Amino acid sequence: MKKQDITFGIHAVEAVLKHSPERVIELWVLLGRDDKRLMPILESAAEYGVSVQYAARKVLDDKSGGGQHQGVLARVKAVKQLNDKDLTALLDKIEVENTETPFLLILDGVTDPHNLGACLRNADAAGVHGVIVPRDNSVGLTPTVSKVACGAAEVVPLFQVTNLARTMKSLQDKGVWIVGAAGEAEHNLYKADLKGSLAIAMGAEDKGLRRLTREGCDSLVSIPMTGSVSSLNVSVASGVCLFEAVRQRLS
Ligand SMILES: C[S@@+](CC[C@H](N)C(=O)[O-])C[C@H]1O[C@@H](n2cnc3c(N)ncnc32)[C@H](O)[C@@H]1O
Repeated sequence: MKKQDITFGIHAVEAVLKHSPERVIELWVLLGRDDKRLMPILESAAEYGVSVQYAARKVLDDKSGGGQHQGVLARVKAVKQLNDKDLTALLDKIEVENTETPFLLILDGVTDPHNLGACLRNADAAGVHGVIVPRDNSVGLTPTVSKVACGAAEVVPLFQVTNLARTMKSLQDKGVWIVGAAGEAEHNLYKADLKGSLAIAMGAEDKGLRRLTREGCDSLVSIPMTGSVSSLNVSVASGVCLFEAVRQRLS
């Protein structure tokens, strides 16, 4: 039998119904919940012939593992895990179509699902083509990630690669410039050129960029900070870096 997942939260469920309705097996809705925000979800479910079960809060709490389900939860077919080959195929497609410049986000070992979810949300908003993570020592696409990503997990490809340093090298061979974000870097993010084929690499919550990742970057930049904290949260820092790149690429 194909692997199944749970997706919960209004935006996450709405997104899976919108972008890949064929994945939705069944929907669970909180009994007695009469909310205008659920209407589009129920309408899509009816359109795609998805069965809807109404259940007490305890059932949804249990099914979501205590997550913030907002009264709606879907049992879905698991997405195919994307790997290096899929990343190469994406870059080849961008090259053939020749209408866009590659724009990628690398997360070097982010383990908190809230951070990955928020980074995917940033990535989608910034128009990133894909997010790359090492397969080991990183959080994958969990229900909490999808919930926090607010629908972005359904549309931004997440490439889980076996050897990040090797993947970075193959990106560089394809002309992608890799900029690593590191608080202690001398170069200021706002002075870096982020206009061409680009991957921005962010470090993990505790240790930052690993040595090999850091050494594999073409340049390292810092976001200038004036307060007393030593670093920003990785999702905040990724938002700052991505949107500086967006600003430059639009100007
Ligand atoms: C919580 S920080 C990691 C802090 C860690 N102690 C370290 O040594 O890097 C997570 C990631 O966010 C990014 N980051 C946070 N603050 C930054 C800053 N001021 N400039 C550039 N990147 C930053 C970096 O990529 C960093 O690896």
